[in-house]
Amino acid sequence: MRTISPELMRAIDANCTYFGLLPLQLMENAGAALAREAKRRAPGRRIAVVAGKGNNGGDGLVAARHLAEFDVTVFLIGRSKDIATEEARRNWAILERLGFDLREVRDSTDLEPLSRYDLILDAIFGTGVKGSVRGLEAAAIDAINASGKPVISVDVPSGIGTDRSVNSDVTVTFHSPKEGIPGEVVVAEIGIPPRAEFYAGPGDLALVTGRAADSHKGQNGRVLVIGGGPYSGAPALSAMAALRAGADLVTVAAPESVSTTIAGYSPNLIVRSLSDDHLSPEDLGLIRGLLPSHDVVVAGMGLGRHPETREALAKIVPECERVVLDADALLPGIPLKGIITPHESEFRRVSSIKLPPGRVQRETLMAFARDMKITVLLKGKVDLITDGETIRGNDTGNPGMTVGGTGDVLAGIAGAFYGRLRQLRRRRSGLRGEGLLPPGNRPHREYTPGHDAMKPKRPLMNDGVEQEGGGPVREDPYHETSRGGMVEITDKPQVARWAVASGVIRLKGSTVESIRKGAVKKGDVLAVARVGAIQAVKETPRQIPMCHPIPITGVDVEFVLLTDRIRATVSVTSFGRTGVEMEALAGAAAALLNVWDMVKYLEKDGTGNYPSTCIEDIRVVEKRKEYV
Ligand SMILES: NC(=O)C1=CN([C@@H]2O[C@H](COP(=O)(O)OP(=O)(O)OC[C@H]3O[C@@H](n4cnc5c(N)ncnc54)[C@H](OP(=O)(O)O)[C@@H]3O)[C@@H](O)[C@H]2O)[C@@H](O)CC1
Ligand SMILES: [K+]
Repeated sequence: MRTISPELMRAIDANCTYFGLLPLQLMENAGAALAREAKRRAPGRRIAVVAGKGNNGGDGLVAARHLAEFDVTVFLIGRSKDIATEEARRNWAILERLGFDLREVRDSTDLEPLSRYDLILDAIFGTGVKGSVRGLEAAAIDAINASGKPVISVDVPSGIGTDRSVNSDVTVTFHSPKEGIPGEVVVAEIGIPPRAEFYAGPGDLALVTGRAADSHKGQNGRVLVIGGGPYSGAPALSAMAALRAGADLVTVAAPESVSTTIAGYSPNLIVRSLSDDHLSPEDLGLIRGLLPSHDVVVAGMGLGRHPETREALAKIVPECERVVLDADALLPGIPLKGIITPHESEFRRVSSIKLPPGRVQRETLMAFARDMKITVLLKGKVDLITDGETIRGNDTGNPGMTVGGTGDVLAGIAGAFYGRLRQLRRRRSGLRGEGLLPPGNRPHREYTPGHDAMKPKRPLMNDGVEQEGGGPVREDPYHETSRGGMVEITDKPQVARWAVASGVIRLKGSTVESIRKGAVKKGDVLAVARVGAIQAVKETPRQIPMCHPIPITGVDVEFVLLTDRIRATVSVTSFGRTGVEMEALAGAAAALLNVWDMVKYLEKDGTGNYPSTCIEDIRVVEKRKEYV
């Protein structure tokens, strides 16, 4: 399952605010979803909500309100006057007015009653936890773990990633699964619009612009701009943009003819003169000397297309640890690396791919980035940014941005942000996935016959009737039930669904060339493969017995031809009760099998075998429930 980091989640949250969606609205949805899950699983009438003073606690307070038919007690860790957020304060005040049983925990003895409840909702903290857990919060975690009662954690088990965390039975996490949550995870939608996640917004900007108070010179990135020759404005704009975007040091390596002009833009720029009126292999010594003292190189702006410039770039680029390639660095013969910032025709120049319109464009771009192991920032009316795994858009441009120089500015900004990543990563590493499970943490409890905490239950205990023998019945009406192996989906809502799958067939370079030229004996390889894929999508339930027959409303098949392989990407749309990823996978596999079938005679060796042909990397690229 794809997970999301806490900081990215906060960025999405901030993007929601940008669209006018209030945190209070999201909190209401979160608390309601949590309460639904608690009702499904409630092993008895008494529910304790252990709430911290942040928004995670706020989610718990909303849930308490939605669980009014139970005996709910809220244990607030600390004093209500110290509740940290407006949203959580408001929900506390509502519960007060409604006469809920609210208790302020002042010392650890106030937590002793926890073992008397049938279910504990752990809302001490979520993604906002920092450092090692201190004070009453630590005592609350210990008390929950010692209670022996079933625990549902809100968003994440409180304290995860620190030295002390709640051992929960189930975590109801919001929007996307967070990194490193052990055990059962239920993902609840809370109304975050796909736009807030797809389009870069203020939350994303905050991720790359924060400066540590204790950072010193150079820690916020050192950028080397290699540009200029026929033009001086382009590298100067990139360099100035890198400074404005927060880089600590910006050096420009430019031909002598323009270096004085560039230096005149700002006293903050360090300018080094190249040997001639253009970048050439003679400058390699100078550039190599500058590389170790810079975090990132931004190259290409105004360099011109002198063959010697290309030759020099072809040698420099592989030696750069991080590089942003723009404009004249995007030419055949210069390797692609790091981040490239082409517009559509530059993209075609370096990839030989004419980007198709619509959604398939995104898939093609992602496949290219993945295959080349680079990040592509495609400039356009809506900029698209992908590293092959994720794709994001930026629609904040306007027609005024078609003037010269905006691309140079963008390359400089990209360089500044790229150069700062290492420091940002270090600062955030305490929260990141790998570290989320502290050593020595008690392992997650499994459902075992002897442990009755959160085992599957029979229907809700809303009526307060004790279950036979005081224990739960091993049956869960809320689990998807299976009949003959096929999942019952009758009660699932009908929504628009979309899935994209892709895969690669590795071929000889000469075979790809024959396909490209339309010179394969059996006929048009890609046309046949496309029809084969469409047919396979429609026939999926016949091939995969447990798949439901569902109405397919659209199939798109796209091929990207690289020198020694072809990537097929299949997008499938439907309107129904279950997803279409198996259909997309079947389509991608069929497309590749058809390619293989069409070119067998070109791929076989003298013994009739296929020593190098290989189908690989078939996977679901993306799956959504609703269109953006
Ligand atoms: N993202 C979304 O879209 C949505 C997010 N939502 C929810 O918000 C949650 C994030 O909320 P959040 O940012 O307020 O942080 P949260 O986890 O409550 O923790 C802050 C509190 O913990 C305290 N504290 C921190 N470290 C501590 C320590 N080591 N030891 C002791 N105390 C410590 C800290 O105290 P302070 O450091 O300020 O003194 C503060 O009181 C998220 O997980 C989700 O549940 C939903 O409402 C809906 C939409
Ligand atoms: K929690």
